Amino acid sequence: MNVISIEAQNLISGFYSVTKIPATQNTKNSFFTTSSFVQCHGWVPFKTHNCFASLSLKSIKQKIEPKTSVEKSGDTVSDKEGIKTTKKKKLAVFVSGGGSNFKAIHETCVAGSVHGEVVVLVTNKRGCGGAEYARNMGIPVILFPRAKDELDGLSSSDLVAALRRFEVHYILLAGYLKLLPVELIRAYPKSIVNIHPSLLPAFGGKGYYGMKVHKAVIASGARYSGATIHFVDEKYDTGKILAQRIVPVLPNDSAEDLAARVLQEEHKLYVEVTAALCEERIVWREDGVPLIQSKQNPTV
Ligand SMILES: Nc1nc2c(c(=O)[nH]1)N[C@@H](CN(C=O)c1ccc(C(=O)N[C@@H](CCC(=O)O)C(=O)O)cc1)CN2
Ligand SMILES: NCC(=O)N[C@@H]1O[C@H](COP(=O)([O-])[O-])[C@@H](O)[C@H]1O
Repeated sequence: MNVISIEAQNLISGFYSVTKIPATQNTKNSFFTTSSFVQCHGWVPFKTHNCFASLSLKSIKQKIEPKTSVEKSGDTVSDKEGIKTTKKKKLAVFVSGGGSNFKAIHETCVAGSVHGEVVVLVTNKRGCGGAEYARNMGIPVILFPRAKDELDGLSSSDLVAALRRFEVHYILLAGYLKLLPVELIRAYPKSIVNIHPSLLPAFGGKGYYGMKVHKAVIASGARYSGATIHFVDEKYDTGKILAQRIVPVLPNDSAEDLAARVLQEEHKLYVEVTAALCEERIVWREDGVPLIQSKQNPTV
């Protein structure tokens, strides 16, 4: 029986290899100029366990929507020798805090190991570390949502319009603490992911964010925790899980100790997932579960 091994290098959830996605490089950076439709008042708007599972080739093929290896015409550019390459995917990152996941993603995009470009940062906290970093990097910052007592910030429809204007392909939530509106979720189907600092579905949902998550994990006596990246739906943390990384919870861990251990894995996980998104290596199983195609071991 032919077997394709499902490899999850340092991940729990499934990588598997079917068809490789050729992909490389590059468009020039484009910077956003102020535009009348984005009124932002002075804002520039405008792992650790290898695990293997095996499914029969037949069952995988039946369950996986065939992935064409032909790039969509609009996604490719040709250099002067006529060599076709794929354009970088345009990314919007949403933060509310320090933005260490955002920085890890941005740095790997700039280094070229992730075939993407962060074209805009969205935050609800104008002074947060992530917004500061973005401004220092010349990345446009958008305030969303508009706070009740403030004039700054965009409405949901203006935000969708702004992201369209930036030609955003994927939205990456990285410590963003507000509920995304259904309007945005419907505008970007299967294109919005979030990172959560526990092994969902445990310790997720309303009220579970930041240190609150780690405190709850320790108080529960759980022996393992970790990071989860999932697709975003209309409720907090209930979208389809795409990838996870696991860490041990040690007997004398403080919430801060655990947070630091999980955060290290988050950075690796988010970079791996963003690379897979940008190389179009996400496929959807028949039952609606998303899988990451392994780059190392494509089917022959
Ligand atoms: N539509 C969605 N929006 C968001 C999701 C999601 O899955 N679907 N994920 C969150 C991120 N998140 C966990 O990963 C999360 C963020 C915030 C909360 C929460 O309880 N927030 C508080 C307000 C906190 C504050 O404003 O300081 C609340 O809503 O009362 C839970 C989970 C991002 N958006
Ligand atoms: N429920 C959402 C949530 O708790 N997200 C968490 O916020 C932190 C942001 O850190 P960062 O700003 O340094 O990337 C990360 O640990 C992320 O998992």
